[in-house]
Parts: sequence; C-alpha cells; structure tokens
Amino acid sequence: MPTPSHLKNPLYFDFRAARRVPESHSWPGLHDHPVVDGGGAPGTPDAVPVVDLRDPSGGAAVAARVARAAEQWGAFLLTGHGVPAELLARVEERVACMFALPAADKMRAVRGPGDACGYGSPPISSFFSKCMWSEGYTFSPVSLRGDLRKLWPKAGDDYASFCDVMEEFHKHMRVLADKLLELFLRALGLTDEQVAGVEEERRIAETMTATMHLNWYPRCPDPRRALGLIAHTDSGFFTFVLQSLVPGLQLFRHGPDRWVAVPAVPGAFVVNVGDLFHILTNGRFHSVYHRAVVNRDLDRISLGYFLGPPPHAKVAPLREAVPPGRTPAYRAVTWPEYMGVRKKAFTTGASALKMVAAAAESDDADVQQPLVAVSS
Ligand SMILES: C=C1C[C@]23C[C@@]1(O)CC[C@H]2[C@@]12CCC[C@@](C)(C(=O)O1)[C@H]2[C@@H]3C(=O)O
Ligand SMILES: O=C(O)CCC(=O)C(=O)O
Ligand SMILES: [Fe+2]
Repeated sequence: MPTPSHLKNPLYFDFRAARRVPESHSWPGLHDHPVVDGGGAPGTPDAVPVVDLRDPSGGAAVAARVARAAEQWGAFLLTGHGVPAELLARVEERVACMFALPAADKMRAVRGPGDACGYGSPPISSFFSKCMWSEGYTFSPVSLRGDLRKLWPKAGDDYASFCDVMEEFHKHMRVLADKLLELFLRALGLTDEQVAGVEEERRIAETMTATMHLNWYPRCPDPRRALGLIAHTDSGFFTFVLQSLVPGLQLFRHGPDRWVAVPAVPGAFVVNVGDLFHILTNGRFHSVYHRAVVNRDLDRISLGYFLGPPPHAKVAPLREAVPPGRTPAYRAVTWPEYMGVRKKAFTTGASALKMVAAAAESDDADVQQPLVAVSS
C-alpha cells in the first residue's frame, strides 16, 4: 500500500488527505460574534460600501465615497477600476496551478525565519499556537523570476506563464495603486496642488512598494472549527484583495460587534486600509480588522496586493491630516519598526496602534483581541 503523502513529508500538512479537523487546527472562539451578510442593498447598515471609479457623478463624488468608506469601514469594494476581467481570470488560474504543485516542490520554497518572501503560513501565524487552514506564498512582483525558480527549478511553461501573468497584473495594479493613493489624499481633503506639489505626498507616491501574497484555502471537512486566516489588520498603507467567487473574507464591525461577510463580486477588488495609513491619516481612515473563513465543498483562492512605504521611510501623520492647533496622534515609525511593535502587541494582547500613539490615551475601540496568542 503506498505511503499517504502527509506521512512522506512530516513538515507538510496535507489538507487534501485530512478527513477531520485535528486539534492543532481547531480554533476556539470562532463564533463569539454573529456573521451578517455584507451584500445587502447599498446604504443598508451592513452593506459593504462600493466605490465605482467610473461613477458618472465625477471625481469629487468618488472621493467623497472613498472618504466615507475609509472613515466608517476601513474597507470597500472597488469596481470600474479598469483591470481587465480576462487578466484577473488568468491570474486566478495561474495561482491555482501554483498551489496544485506537489508538496515537495512547495517545500523547496518555504519561507525561512525572518524571510520576507516564500511559501507557507503567513508571518502572523507564528504568533499563534493553532494552525490555519490555508497555505500562502509571498513574493515581490518586481523580482519574481528568481524567487519563482524555487518552485519551478527547471523553469518550463508553467513557470513562464505564472511569471508573465503576474508581471502583467503588477503593471496594471501599480498604476491603479497610484490612482487610488491620489483618491485617498483627495478624500482627506487635499487639493490638486497639494496632492501633486507637497514634498511629503510626492515622496510617498514615488517610493510606494508592492508585495504580493497568495492564499489557498482548501475545502475543509469541518469549516466551523477551522480558520483560513486569523483576524488581523494589514500593516501597510492599503491592500487590494482579489477573492475568487467563493466568499470567505469577513470584516469586523462594532456596535453591535459582528462579522460582515464580504460578497464575492466578479471583477471587484476589496480595498483594505492598513495600519500605516491609519497613522498617515492621523487615525481618520481606520485600518480594518478582518479574517478569512473556509468552506466545506469548495477551495478558495485570494490574492493580496499590499502597498506600503520602503523599509527605511518614516511614516508619520501628514501635516494636512492633523487639525490646526493639535499635535499628531502618532509618532513616526518605519514599516519594520511597526512590525516589531506589532509582534510585541501580539504576545501581550495590546494594540500595536496604541503603542505608537503619541500620547497613550485609553480607547477601547482600538484594542484587538488576539485569539489563542502564543504567550512567551
Ligand atoms: C507586505 C506584507 C504584508 C503582510 C506581511 C508582508 O510582508 C507579506 C505578507 C502579508 C500578510 C498576508 C496575510 C496576513 C498578514 C498579517 C501576514 O501575516 O502576512 C499580512 C502582512 C501584513 O499586512 O502585515
Ligand atoms: O483571503 C482573504 O480574503 C483575505 C486575505 C488577507 O486578508 C490577507 O492576505 O491579508
Ligand atoms: Fe489581510
């Protein structure tokens, strides 16, 4: 009888072979808050805001929608963005093909401790004792050909198709990211001259970096006990999430506390505000707490296109975001410094944003409760 594949490589958890969710992958507290549908009629309280870049009412109306969504939700669905649907379909197809590689090939590309890129659970998983029901792969879209040879050492057609489609996608996304950054700045109330002319705003646009992270959530025999991706805020400026037609992304909302299930809208991106954007906007646009759940019958794929500053750049509240006569609410941090603070926050149960607040004031709405955090 052949050896089951999960026994061949003890480091690889073979989701396909799992007939039940083992203790190692069973999360307590998943149902502490109700889940509500975010796909209701526009304007109803739980309907995830939609921003259509082709809105016929014009640029000012679009900026106003972005402002409302970023202030009230920290997330929105983006439509009319111009990235061809046909390209998004090819991206998804290639991502699925990558995750279908044999375990041994994927293990060759495993993310080492402290590595920014590679295969395996995302960095956040190291703060928790439980394992997530997913696999991930992080890479830099500007230098992907070298990294991808770890997955496809002999190159070949699948390698070439993956690299070609991701480079094409990156080209579109980088342009869209610049457009959205400009829109966010207008949403903050900056004038055309300020967006184009102020040194700080120009520097942010010119130096913004992109990282891609792919998620594969295999179908799961007991989805109520497993978790695809632990609740978190993204740490950078903002993220475009492309989710396949299998929904799974949920956004946390207060008052009453609940998870809002983001509807799968064909061709739309979900845009998440990240922690460094929360800081940059002096807390006006807030980073959204979100998680991904899994499905009994269907695999799910998602792709995060993360925008943030280069590693050496200090991020502090923009002058234009601080009300006259007030001092900035946050101190300046680089992205790596903020990741260090967040690591500390995860192990203590504190809020990373509060830890970088200029004055440590109490604001319970900011406290994020990690589930089953690893204590050390
Ligand atoms: C640019 C990045 C954001 C990210 C860390 C990373 O270096 C690459 C992976 C990203 C991701 C994806 C899943 C959730 C998350 C919290 C994680 O652990 O890895 C995010 C990180 C983040 O936003 O901080
Ligand atoms: O899978 C999803 O929809 C969410 C992915 C996500 O939050 C992330 O990659 O940071
Ligand atoms: Fe995320």
